[in-house]
Amino acid sequence: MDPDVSADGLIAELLDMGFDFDAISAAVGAVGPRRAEVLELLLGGSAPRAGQEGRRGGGVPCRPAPSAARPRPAGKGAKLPNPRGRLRQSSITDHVGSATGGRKESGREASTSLPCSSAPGDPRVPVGADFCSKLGPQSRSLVENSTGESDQMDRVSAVLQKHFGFSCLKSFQKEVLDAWFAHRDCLVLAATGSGKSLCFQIPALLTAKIVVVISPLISLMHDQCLKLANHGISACFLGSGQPDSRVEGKAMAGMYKIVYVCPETILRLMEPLKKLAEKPGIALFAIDEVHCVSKWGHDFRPDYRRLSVLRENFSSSKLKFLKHDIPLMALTATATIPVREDIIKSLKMSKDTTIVLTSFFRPNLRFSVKHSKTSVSSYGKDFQELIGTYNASRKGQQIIHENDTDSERSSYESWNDSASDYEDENVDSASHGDKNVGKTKTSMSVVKENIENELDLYQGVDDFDVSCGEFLECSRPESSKSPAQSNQTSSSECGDQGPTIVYVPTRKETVEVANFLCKSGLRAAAYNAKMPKSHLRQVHQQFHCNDLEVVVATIAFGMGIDKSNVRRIIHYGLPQSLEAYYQEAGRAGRDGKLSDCTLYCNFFRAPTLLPNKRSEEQTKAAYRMLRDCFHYSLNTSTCRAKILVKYFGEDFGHDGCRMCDICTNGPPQMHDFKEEAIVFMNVLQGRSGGETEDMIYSSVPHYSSGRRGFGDVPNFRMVVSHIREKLPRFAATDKMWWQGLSRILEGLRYVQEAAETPRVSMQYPELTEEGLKFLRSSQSEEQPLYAYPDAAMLLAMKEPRPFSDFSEWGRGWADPEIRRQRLAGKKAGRRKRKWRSRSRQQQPAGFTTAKERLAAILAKKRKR
Ligand SMILES: Nc1ncnc2c1ncn2[C@@H]1O[C@H](COP(=O)(O)OP(=O)(O)OP(=O)(O)O)[C@@H](O)[C@H]1O
Ligand SMILES: [Mg+2]
Repeated sequence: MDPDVSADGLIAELLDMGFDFDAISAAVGAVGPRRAEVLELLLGGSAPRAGQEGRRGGGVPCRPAPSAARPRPAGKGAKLPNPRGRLRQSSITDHVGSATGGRKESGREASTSLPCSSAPGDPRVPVGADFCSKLGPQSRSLVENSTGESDQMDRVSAVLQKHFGFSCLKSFQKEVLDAWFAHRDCLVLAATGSGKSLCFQIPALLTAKIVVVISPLISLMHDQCLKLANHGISACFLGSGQPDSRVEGKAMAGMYKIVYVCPETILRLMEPLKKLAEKPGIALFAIDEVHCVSKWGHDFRPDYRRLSVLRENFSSSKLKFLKHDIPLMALTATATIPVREDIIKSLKMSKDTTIVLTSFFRPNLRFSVKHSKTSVSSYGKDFQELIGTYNASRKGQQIIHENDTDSERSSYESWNDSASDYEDENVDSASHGDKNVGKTKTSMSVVKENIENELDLYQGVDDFDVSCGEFLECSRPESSKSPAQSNQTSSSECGDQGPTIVYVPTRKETVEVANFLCKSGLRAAAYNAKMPKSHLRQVHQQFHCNDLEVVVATIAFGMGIDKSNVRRIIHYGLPQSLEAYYQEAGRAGRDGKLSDCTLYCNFFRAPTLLPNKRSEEQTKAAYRMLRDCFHYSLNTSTCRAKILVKYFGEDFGHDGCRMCDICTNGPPQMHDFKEEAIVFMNVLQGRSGGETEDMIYSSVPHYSSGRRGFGDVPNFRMVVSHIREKLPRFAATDKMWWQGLSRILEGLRYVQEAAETPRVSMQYPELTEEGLKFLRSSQSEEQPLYAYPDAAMLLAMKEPRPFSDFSEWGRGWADPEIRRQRLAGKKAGRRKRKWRSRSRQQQPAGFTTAKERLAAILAKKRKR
């Protein structure tokens, strides 16, 4: 059990994990400031009972799925683990291990053999190809010395078959290995799940030298080491998460074929690495997830930028015993063209760097976007389909069970007896879930206050603790199985459905959504960087063992996670960039089977950046990325996959993917926006936009109040209010509709944003020269202006919303009587607010902020 901690420290920590304040205070009140017990209560169960600790915690690396706990009977009944045909409903409690971690063992994720024909020999030509030419004449050429080439490839094939069970390399993998054979630096840009890891793992098996891999996350390094051990390759990782201090010494003595290091640690290891480079030698430095190098990427990590030390220190000019510079191999699935340039420059990669660029297109991913408020009130509607999918697959299992043989049934029955403890917990967890869902509304203020703390960064899970960081070859490597056999190990508790990852923006939502799903009968778990490490470890393990149906996570979960059968990635809220979105979505369907990537977002609310420290330049870039992402969600006419790959500089060609919501539903009807466009642009030009010819061209008074009035560049809100006020037929139009029109006009280059740091939606629209030309020509020409309305415009037309306070308030302002009444109302409102705040001061029980409530609980406890 954890040592007791101070109550306020504990409450703050639990708020950070995303739990509801009321639930925390009730739990602390019930069991006192004891971390483990409070957590136990919060996560849905009662305090641990004797004998449960071992089952839950560290000693058991992956809580066996009911079916995994006993041998599976053969035949179709093998799908059904429970004699009553009812799968045990998981609560979040199930995923919390004891604080003392045990040795983490293999999740034994099956390796999947993708057909070699799926190698990206795609006819689509990367737009960024010209970038390669900047890097020197040798770029993209294969090894010139072809004498030893077939020899080398024979050796590669032997190693590939022996250790990984694959019959051939993908074409891009071959190109990368060719570059390595030629001692050349290489930048690898290949889709998620395409098999980049193999590019740096194979060299370790072809020479007696060591491969050093720089990777951003302990969990990712751990995952890869585990797999390598299963393939009969020794590996270890070094960094803050390494629990065994001897591993570093052994690694620097060359005892592991592959050494994973986090970027912070490699800077410290320069001298030992130089010795390693002399004997036994370093075959290459691989920098995985290399987009982290770039400030313009979606996941900048400052320590990655310092990796230029690798080129500076491990060149043949610096180390005389080297015949060639030690090659750098940089790999990523999500780098736009500017990011690629930044990577080459920042890492000081050679002028002759080979760029291996494959198609980013993932043909088995089905993208779609849905409008949702993404709040507690919409969970029921939005997750109905997901819940139905898993419940339906269980019903199927139940039917199979009813036909089971007696012998199968008896083994299930005995399992059920031993599982009765779990069922008790479920009752608790379900009722707890209920409570939480009901209470969420009251705690929204806490969410907002803690938004800064809610932000999960990749760095946040860097201390993902593991009990062992050394991975020696397994006596029976995975390779002894054929890929097909390996696949069978992933036959799952999730039925045929495969697991789902739901990404939410805040830690609090991980708990809320997971609670909701558990309550609805799914085996779901929350995952965010602030949760106990034992819990994170267990979620990882259960996810890999197919023991969980849904993981509800922040971005902290999953970079580079290679699990073949993830069937659905749901983004519940807009990601911060399309790079992040594509990388997260890319965790689906790595087995090549059809998988869904659904994004739920609120079309009516323009997203803002999550708080983070950024320079002004980075803020601009971050807004640009967020804007691209928002526009992706609002798109109604272009294939989603096309937008995504184009974002990474790839020309998709004319056809769409034929699978996404746009390709299947088709675009909406085009609309002639000429009239509205003229009205909008006339107002920008300082004209009234009135109903008659006369009014249209009469000048309007220039607003001079505020920094940006009509005298300068108009504020978007003012433009819309002005149109509504002057033109009765537009009186009911929504601001989001006009924002949609401004996006169309911006696309045509008729208007542009005047603000220095453009936000997601247009704030200060101004006319361009093109726009002026259009306005002038529109008087004489009959040319229509056809365009597709975007998703926000369609929604605004379908669900007209009442005026916002602002426009309501602004209308009729010119009338002195209306003005007098409104000002009086405003004064009354001010008086009311003053009274409320005074009464709050007088009544300490009416706490509104988390801080106030926390202070009150502590004061009450102290009194006791
Ligand atoms: N030549 C091959 N033939 C068949 N399968 C392969 C081959 N190379 C790799 N794979 C499989 O592809 C899967 C994905 O590999 P990997 O994890 O290296 O992807 P990745 O490109 O690094 O993805 P991410 O960008 O998400 O990290 C693995 O399960 C691996 O076994
Ligand atoms: Mg990878």
